[in-house]
Amino acid sequence: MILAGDIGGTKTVLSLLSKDAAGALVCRQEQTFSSLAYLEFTDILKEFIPPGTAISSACFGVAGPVVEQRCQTTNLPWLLDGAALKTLLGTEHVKLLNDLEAMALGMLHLPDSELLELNPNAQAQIGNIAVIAAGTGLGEAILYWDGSRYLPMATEGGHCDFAPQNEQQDDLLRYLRRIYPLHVSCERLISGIGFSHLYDFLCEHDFATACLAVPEIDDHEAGIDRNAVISRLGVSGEDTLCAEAVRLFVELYGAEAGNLALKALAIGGVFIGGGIAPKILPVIEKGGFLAAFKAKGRFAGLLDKVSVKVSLNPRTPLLGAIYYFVD
Ligand SMILES: Nc1ncnc2c1ncn2[C@@H]1O[C@H](COP(=O)(O)OP(=O)(O)OP(=O)(O)O)[C@@H](O)[C@H]1O
Repeated sequence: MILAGDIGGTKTVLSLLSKDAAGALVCRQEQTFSSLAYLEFTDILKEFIPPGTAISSACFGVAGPVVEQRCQTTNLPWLLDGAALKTLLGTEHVKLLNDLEAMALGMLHLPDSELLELNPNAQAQIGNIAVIAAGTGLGEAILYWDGSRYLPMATEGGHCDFAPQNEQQDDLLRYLRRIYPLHVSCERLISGIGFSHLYDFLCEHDFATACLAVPEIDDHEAGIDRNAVISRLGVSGEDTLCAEAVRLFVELYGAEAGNLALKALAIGGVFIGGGIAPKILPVIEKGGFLAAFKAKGRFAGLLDKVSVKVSLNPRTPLLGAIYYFVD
């Protein structure tokens, strides 16, 4: 059996697969766990794997920096240790990947029907690929083209400095410095919490039009997610302040995707992953994302030809983990 996992701050998905007589991979068992309900990752493994199952290889994409096959997860108290997992699972073939590294590998397995091209001027070019994903946090990775194949590279690029591009964003940076005096990273804006920060920033300048339907805070017990409320009211256009927050979110997301594309020289394309993009697709498709992506002065011409595709498959990181030992 092949074991694969996508380990996130909110949820963990595990999958057990084996090959059928024709050699095709078949999923035998798959389950989603609430990460926060477990003290340790190994508790989930023990619950998920049926007794007596022989594991031939295991690969996990995990939300946090993987250093020498160990990972202290960013938003959980879990420490994952590759050597300890080898002992527990009874196989030498265990690999910990950063979740965006796994997502990057998974992108290479998506059919065209699960990818939405945003750039009408995109040209097929061979070269590095950039992967960016806003969800609970902001993940960034690179697929390096070595001349014959793609090699995934994890980064912690989402934690780099936020750089404003116009006067409204200058004001936004000043606003965020009051909340995060030490460091304003891109992740504070381009992730779920970004919707709340953008909405609150706009309210401070235009309090008169604050939306009564936006709750003051999250209420997990009642299932109220403030970021999601702002985003939904903005995408539907029911509220003008929420709509401006979503427009601004999309502009910032596009600008950071362009930054990553330049840093990686990603002429092979940019993939947009994560749970947020599919939820705000109507606003992304209006063109603000692409305009901000390309607005890089003398390098606008280079980015004009770069393919920018949104992944519509939420299992993309799991696919990367599944195929790690198969490819
Ligand atoms: N409709 C929505 N629009 C925008 N953001 C939303 C919406 N619904 C939820 N969110 C926000 O998206 C974030 C979760 O994103 P996503 O579903 O991609 O999780 P994730 O990062 O993959 O989770 P994990 O950390 O478990 O892997 C939360 O911050 C949440 O507030």
